[in-house]
Amino acid sequence: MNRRLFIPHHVTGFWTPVYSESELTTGSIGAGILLGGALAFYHGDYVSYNGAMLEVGVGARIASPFPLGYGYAGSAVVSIAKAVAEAGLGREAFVKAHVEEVLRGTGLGDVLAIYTGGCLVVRTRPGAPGVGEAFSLPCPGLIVVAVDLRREDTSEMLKMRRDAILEAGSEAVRGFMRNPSFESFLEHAYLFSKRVGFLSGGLADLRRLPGVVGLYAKKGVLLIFVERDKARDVTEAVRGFGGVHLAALGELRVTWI
Ligand SMILES: Nc1ncnc2c1ncn2[C@@H]1O[C@H](COP(=O)(O)OP(=O)(O)O)[C@@H](O)[C@H]1O
Ligand SMILES: CC(C)(COP(=O)(O)O)[C@@H](O)C(=O)O
Repeated sequence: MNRRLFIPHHVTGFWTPVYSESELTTGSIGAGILLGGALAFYHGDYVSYNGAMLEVGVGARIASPFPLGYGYAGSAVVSIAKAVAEAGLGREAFVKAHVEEVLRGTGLGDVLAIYTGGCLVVRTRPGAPGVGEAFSLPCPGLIVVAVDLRREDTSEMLKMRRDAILEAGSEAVRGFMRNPSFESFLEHAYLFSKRVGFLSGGLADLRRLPGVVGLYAKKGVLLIFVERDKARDVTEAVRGFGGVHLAALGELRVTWI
């Protein structure tokens, strides 16, 4: 295969996990932003992510600006890249990827969001593509300043912060669904990150920087939404917290390029 597959990343702002007896109906409801993305090159006989070998089997080299394990849904990107090599670019591949995510304990709603495409993706019914339901809302022309705060294991995070996620997640979903808009997403994502404990050590104060429209943190990722002309200043202000990436908000979906 000579073509490369473009796969956007996804950073949930808030979510409520929903577990059931089947992987197909297990997932999460909530909302998140697509960012990106990664490129999968199909050759060789192993899967790698930014040069690190993950497993022998499908030949897929994944190159991404974002690190694996921080909360950019890197694990969903890997599962999608592998499943498309086996099943082609269609719903079946995304169903396979969702099932792998649930079985590995590395994700719940990321594959459904990436399959849906768009900018702000809202998951209203949990599960694999075709079972779960989601829709996308447009985003304003802002820049996202993304910061790699720390690596954290997804299954560990879901276990350790379980009660807070359930409580803050259902409140955020209820509040957001009363008025689903980009602004209301930013407000509920901020409150969710504070309540779950993702926004510690002065991170919340970054909201006061000039040009900042909103921010939230998820696992080990901080996303700051900034007016275009202030993006450089905000980037300089957050350098001390970790690796920094800039991305323009826009419509994204999985495509061959
Ligand atoms: N689909 C996959 N195939 C192989 N290994 C994977 C896959 N998904 C995740 N991993 C492993 O799990 C770890 C990261 O998973 P996770 O914490 O969920 O990442 P992220 O937050 O980027 O989605 C990686 O270190 C990698 O070794
Ligand atoms: C938050 C999470 C359960 C995991 O996301 P990640 O750590 O990026 O794999 C996600 O899949 C979701 O349902 O919103």
